[in-house]
Amino acid sequence: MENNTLVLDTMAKNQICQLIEGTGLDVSTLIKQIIKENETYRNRIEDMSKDLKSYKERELEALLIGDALYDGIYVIDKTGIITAVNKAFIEMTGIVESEILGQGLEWLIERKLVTESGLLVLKEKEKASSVTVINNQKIVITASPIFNELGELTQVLTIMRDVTGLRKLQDKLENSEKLTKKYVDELKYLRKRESAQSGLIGRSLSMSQVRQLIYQVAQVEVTVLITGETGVGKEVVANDIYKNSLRKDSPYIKVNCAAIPENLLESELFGYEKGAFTGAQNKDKLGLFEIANSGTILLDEIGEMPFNLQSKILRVLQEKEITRIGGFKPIKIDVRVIAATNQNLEEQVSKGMFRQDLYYRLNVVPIQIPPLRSRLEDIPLLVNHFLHKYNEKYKVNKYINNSAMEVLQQYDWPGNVRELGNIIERLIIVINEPVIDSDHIVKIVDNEKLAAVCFDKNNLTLKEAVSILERQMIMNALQTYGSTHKAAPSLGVSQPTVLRKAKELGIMAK
Ligand SMILES: Nc1ncnc2c1ncn2[C@@H]1O[C@H](COP(=O)(O)OP(=O)(O)OP(=O)(O)O)[C@@H](O)[C@H]1O
Repeated sequence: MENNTLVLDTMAKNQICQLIEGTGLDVSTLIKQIIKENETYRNRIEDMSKDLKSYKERELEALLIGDALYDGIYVIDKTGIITAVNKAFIEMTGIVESEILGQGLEWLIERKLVTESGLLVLKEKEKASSVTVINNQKIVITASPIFNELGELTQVLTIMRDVTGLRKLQDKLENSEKLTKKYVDELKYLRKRESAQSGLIGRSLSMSQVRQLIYQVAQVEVTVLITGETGVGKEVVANDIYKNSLRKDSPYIKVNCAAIPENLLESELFGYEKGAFTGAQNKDKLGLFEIANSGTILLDEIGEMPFNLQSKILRVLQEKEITRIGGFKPIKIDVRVIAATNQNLEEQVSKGMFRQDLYYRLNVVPIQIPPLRSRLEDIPLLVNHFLHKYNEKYKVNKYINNSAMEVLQQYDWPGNVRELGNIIERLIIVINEPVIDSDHIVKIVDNEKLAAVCFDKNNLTLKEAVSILERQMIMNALQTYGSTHKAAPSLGVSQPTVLRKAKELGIMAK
């Protein structure tokens, strides 16, 4: 049917003639009636399909514009009129919903609240994205066309995502990645530089033997016990073993067992499970053995290890495993142990203060470093090494004459190489002449002259005089008693005080 004209074929015409025969109606009335009914029927179908379509659209809007979403969403119809917005959109733009619905999209574009993506989609019928800034927030806008079943564009759905937080996170991540890379590079550089040079200076026979031993033990995964008086260079030897070992690119953790309070030492070494004891943090803590895993650990001042922890160290050496405080699960550990002490461990064993089994386990390869007074031929080399170091540090250019060198070789060096280093540093700071001679040395190192020097106010401040005296007393006590724990009562102060002062005064390593 076109233009209200019904076109009938011959068969239809014959059927109609048969139907109206005997009804008394004329053909034209009947046809008009059929056309009318047909039109009513068609209108009803159109209404129904409109209902169906708008129901579908509403359902779509309801689905997509969930107010629970964090993304802002708005919908325009095919003429560009805004038909729906969600809560996040209102929060993002700050506009009242009633004000916005029914407006054309241009209304929002003029207020710079959206980009032209929506209009572009109406025109191109393809998805479009853009980025804008609304109220200082960076927003990514994505507009998508929605088509009906006939392929006609009916709406445009636009999603606005605030990426400011995301951007900030990304910036943070990029910065911390850059920082990590910088640290890794620095670490590599430092390791390379360190490994390039041996720290051990000395060409005496005894030091040549020590050096040879270092290279031999470095290559094999054996436990090493380094012994010798304070300041002889035990840590330098341990460093050289590490630098020349197969583990030179793995962690190297140094623990000064005397410097960590007894009640903290266990958790520092073995870590703990969260809530293991009052005061434990609310998360697991890795112990130094776990941190050193796959690498090397230096247990310096092992003679100060409390007796109850000695069995746990033995377990690391024998079973190669640890258990965190408060934990039940043993953790496998692959760590090379180097131990160092200035105590006579054999004597400690005989006194029942050090476990014999641990002593044997540690003492697989002993390296004994002789005191400086027994290798005086090393002194000139060491003096030149320290002169170079401190001249550079203090940006001066001083040197030592022969008579000064002779005096240095006559002194008995109770504090060994550390003391020698400290004295050269002091000479460089205190002596205001380019050449350091024997008088200068005597003034600083001679015990008998110490009191006189202390009272000579033109030369030293009270503070300097006190520290010289403190230094001498602490050094004597350490030499006599062997450990800070034992030296403390003889000096009438606590062990932590002896340790702190010994470090401040350069008697012990910091
Ligand atoms: N042979 C050496 N060559 C160069 N420097 C040395 C040598 N021996 C010791 N030193 C220096 O002397 C100082 C003390 O050395 P180190 O800390 O290794 O001694 P230590 O025996 O471990 O002392 P402590 O028992 O007090 O821990 C450090 O500054 C170290 O660099």
